Amino acid sequence: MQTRDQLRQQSDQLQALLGRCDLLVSPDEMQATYARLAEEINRQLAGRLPVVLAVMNGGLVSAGQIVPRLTFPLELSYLHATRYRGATTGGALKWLAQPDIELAGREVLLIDDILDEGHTLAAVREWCLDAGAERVWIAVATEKAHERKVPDLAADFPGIVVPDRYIFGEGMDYHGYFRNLPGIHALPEGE
Ligand SMILES: O=P(O)(O)OC[C@H]1O[C@H](OP(=O)(O)OP(=O)(O)O)[C@H](O)[C@@H]1O
Ligand code: HPA
Repeated sequence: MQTRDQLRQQSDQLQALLGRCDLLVSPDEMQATYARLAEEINRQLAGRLPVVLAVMNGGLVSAGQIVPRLTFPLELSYLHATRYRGATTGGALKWLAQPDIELAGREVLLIDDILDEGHTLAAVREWCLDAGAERVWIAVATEKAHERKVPDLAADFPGIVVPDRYIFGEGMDYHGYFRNLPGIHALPEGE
C-alpha cells in the first residue's frame, strides 16, 4: 500500500510528465470527431434497434461522448476485454466481463477509443458473431496509422487518424492514468 505522501509524489510526477508531452489532437477536434461519428451512426443504424456495447475501459469515454448524440432507440451495455492491462504494448486478450444482453439476431455496435493493431476488436467481433449477432458494426474515436493491423478489420465508423506513437487521453491510459484528459496526448519522442 502506498502512503498519502507517496501518492502525492506520484501525482506530481505524472503532472510533470504531462507538461513534457505533445498534444496531438485538441479537445475541440475530438468533440468534432464524436459529433461526426454520431451523425454517421444515426444515418446508418436508425430503426435497427441495435445493441450498443462500450469496450471497457477505454471505450467508456468514447461511448459517453457518442451515445448521447444518437437519436434512435437502442440498448446500451458494455464488455471488458483487455490486452494491454496498463502496459504500452499489447499481449494476450483477457476477457473481464461479457455483455449481459442477448445478442442473437441483433445488430451490435462496438464503441472503442482506439483501433491500434485491431486484435481486441477482431476478437470481440468474433465473440459477438459466435453469440449469434446478426451484424457487428465498429466505431472508434481514433485509428493508428501503421501497417501492423490484423487483416480484414476496418472500422465502419472510423475516428481521427493518429500517428504511430503511444497515445493517451479521451479514455486511453498511460499506466492506468490520464484516461480523463480531454484531447489526445503522446509521450515525448524517445521516452
Ligand atoms: O487494436 P489493439 O492493438 O488490440 O488495441 C486497442 C485496444 O487496446 C486498448 O484496450 P486495453 O487492452 O488497453 O484495455 P483497457 O481499455 O482496459 O485499457 C483500447 O481500449 C482498445 O480496446
Ligand atoms: N494508447 C493507449 N491505449 C492503447 C494504445 C495507445 O496508443 N494502443 C492500444 N491501446
